[in-house]
Amino acid sequence: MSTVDLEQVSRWYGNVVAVNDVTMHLGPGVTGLLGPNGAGKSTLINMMAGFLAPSAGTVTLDGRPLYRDPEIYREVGLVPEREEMYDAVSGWAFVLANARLHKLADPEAAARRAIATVEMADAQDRDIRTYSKGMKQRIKMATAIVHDPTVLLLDEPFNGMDPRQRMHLMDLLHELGDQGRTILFSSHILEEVEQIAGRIEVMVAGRHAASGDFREIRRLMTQRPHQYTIRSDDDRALASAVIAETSTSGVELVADGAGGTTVHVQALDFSAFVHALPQVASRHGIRLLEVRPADESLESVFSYLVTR
Ligand SMILES: Nc1ncnc2c1ncn2[C@@H]1O[C@H](COP(=O)(O)OP(=O)(O)OP(=O)(O)O)[C@@H](O)[C@H]1O
Repeated sequence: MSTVDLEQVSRWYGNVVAVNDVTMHLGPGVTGLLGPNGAGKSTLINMMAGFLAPSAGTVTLDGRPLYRDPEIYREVGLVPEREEMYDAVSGWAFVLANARLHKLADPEAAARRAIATVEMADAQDRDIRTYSKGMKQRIKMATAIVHDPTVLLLDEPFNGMDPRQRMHLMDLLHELGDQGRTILFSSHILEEVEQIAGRIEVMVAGRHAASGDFREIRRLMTQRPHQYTIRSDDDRALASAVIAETSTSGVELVADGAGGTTVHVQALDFSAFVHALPQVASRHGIRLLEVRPADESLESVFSYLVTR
C-alpha cells in the first residue's frame, strides 16, 4: 500500500502558475481529481508520476521524492491524456516493449496478464492504428499496469469512451482500488467522478479548492449562492419586494440596454428563494415574465468553491 503526498506544491511555466501551493494526500482506493480545463490537473499528475519537477514544495511516494527516480517508476503507472501512440505496431508489441523497459523477469507473462485485464486479447495482434479510441485507451491502460504498480494515475481516461467502455473501465478501476492500489483519475465531469471515486479532490485555477467525500462536494456545489435574472411587469416594485426576503442576499435593478430593466438577484438559499418568488410576486400584484438562472457555467460553479 502506498501513499502519495504533496506538500505545498507549486509549478509554474514562465509567468503561468499552473499549480499553486497544493497540499494533498492520496491513499489506497480510487480518488477522483475534478476540475475544469486548465485547472492544473495534468500538471499535478505529471508531477506525481515523477516526470515533472515541482517549482516549489515536495511530491513524495511513501516519503521518497518522486522526481526522476527510476526505482520509484516501478511503483507508478501513468495513463497520459495524449492521444498519440506508436501506430504501426500491434497492441501486444507495444505492451511487451513497455514490460521489457521495466526489465521485468518475465515480460511476456506480464504483457499477457495486463492485456487480459483490459480485455484486449482478441485484438492484441492488430496494429494500433486500426484501434478505436476506447481500444487505444485500453492498451495505454495495459502499458500502465504491466509492471503491477501500487500507484496508478490516469489523466482524463474517460474522454472519447462510449458508455460500455466507460462501464468497463469503471469496474476495472474499482477492482484495482479494492486490491489496495492508490488510484487517481482526473475528469472535468462531476457525475463521472462521483460514480467511481469515494473521495474527490477539486482543483480550480491551479488551487486545491475542496477535498472530501463526493456527497460533501456535491452539497457545496448545489447549495452555493445562485444568481437569477428576472423580468416582470414592474421590476422596481419586484426588486424592493424581493430584497425583504431572507433567502436573498443582494438585489440589483439593471438597465437591459433596450430601454427596459431586469432584476438581478443573488439567492443564498436557492430552494427557499424559488419557493418564495411566485408568492412575493402575487402578493404585490406583479406579473413575472421571465426567471432565468445566470452564471451556471461549470467554471463559475467551481470558482465558488475557491472563493467561498
Ligand atoms: N508546458 C507548458 N507550458 C506553458 N504553460 C503550460 C504548460 N503546460 C500547462 N500549462 C498551463 O498551465 C495551466 C494548467 O494546465 P494543465 O494542463 O495542467 O490543466 P488541466 O487541468 O489538466 O487542463 P486540461 O484538462 O485542459 O488538460 C494552463 O493554464 C496551461 O495553459
